[in-house]
Amino acid sequence: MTEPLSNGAVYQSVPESYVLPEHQRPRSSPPSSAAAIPVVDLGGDDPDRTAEQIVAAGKEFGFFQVINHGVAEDVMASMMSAAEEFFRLPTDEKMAHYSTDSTKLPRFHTSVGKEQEKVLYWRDCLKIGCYPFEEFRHRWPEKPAGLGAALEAYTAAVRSVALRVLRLAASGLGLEDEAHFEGGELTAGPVVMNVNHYVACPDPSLTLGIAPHCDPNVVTVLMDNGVRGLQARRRRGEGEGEGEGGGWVDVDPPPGALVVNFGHQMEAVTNGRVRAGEHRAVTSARAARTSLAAFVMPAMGYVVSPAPGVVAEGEALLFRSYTYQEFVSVYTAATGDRDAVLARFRNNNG
Ligand SMILES: O=C(O)CCC(=O)C(=O)O
Ligand SMILES: [Fe+2]
Repeated sequence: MTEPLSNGAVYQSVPESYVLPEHQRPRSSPPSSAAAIPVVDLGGDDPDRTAEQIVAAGKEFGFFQVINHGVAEDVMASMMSAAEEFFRLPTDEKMAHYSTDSTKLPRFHTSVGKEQEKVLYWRDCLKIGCYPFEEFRHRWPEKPAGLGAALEAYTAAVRSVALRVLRLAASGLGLEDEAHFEGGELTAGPVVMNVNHYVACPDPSLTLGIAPHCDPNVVTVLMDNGVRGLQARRRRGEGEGEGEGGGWVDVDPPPGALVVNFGHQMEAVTNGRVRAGEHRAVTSARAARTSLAAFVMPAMGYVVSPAPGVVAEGEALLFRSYTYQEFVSVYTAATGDRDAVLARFRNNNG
């Protein structure tokens, strides 16, 4: 059992177990200011243009921010206060939900939450099964008091944002069936939410809140409390050398915006036309950061393969087909490392 960081302690220095080896520290690959994460206006009156912007952002980053998304300000604010309040609860009340079983919901853990981690990440996390409400509601933490109501309103709202984005993406990619991503089995799984909390860190150069990863699911909608920490990786351009990933870019959403990123399944069903957004979280010396990542995913038995009409004649398939269950098992074992995960699903096209 690893003690959570949010135990009331004020850290004067970074405990040894959180100090990353030099090559994994954030400064070994600092963010560049050359690029910015696109902002997409979901309230615009030209859906074709919005769809184009979503696909363009999906190609370059797998990430974008949305404004005029229709999620009410008070729904976002109540969700954020309930989340922040959870981490202020006495340690034993949070630890009542503690588990190292990655399939348990809800589940409170710190770092990645595996047993015997060698180096710890600077994060506490409450993972909650949210939707369908009938399935999960009775298991939600009873404290803080407003959590359940906040979760219901917020989850319903961000789920519909995610589905709208998927419909626009299908249209932007020119799919015949614009409902293929959003209407069918690809999004028929539960909505699960990571409520992440990164207490202020005395030396952010030594730690990371979350290691670089792509989310395993289809699409993720994220909100944070305004403290900077999320960084997205640009797709490496032509002639930029070896490897897949380009530079890191700060994701610093304007007030009221939501951050959207595609997960591995979106990369698979579009045969790589859009990219899963690789990201990490750095820590802050200034203040505690809270972020909520809502994951929209397929049902576990869903067989993932390219959407009808996506693949051109003669085009090689990047990935073999697989069930989402298999993907999640591999992903969990590899702790989300993009290359290690994809090595198990890539076709050898020579
Ligand atoms: O805290 C963040 O902004 C990132 C969270 C994240 O990547 C996750 O929960 O998967
Ligand atoms: Fe993530």
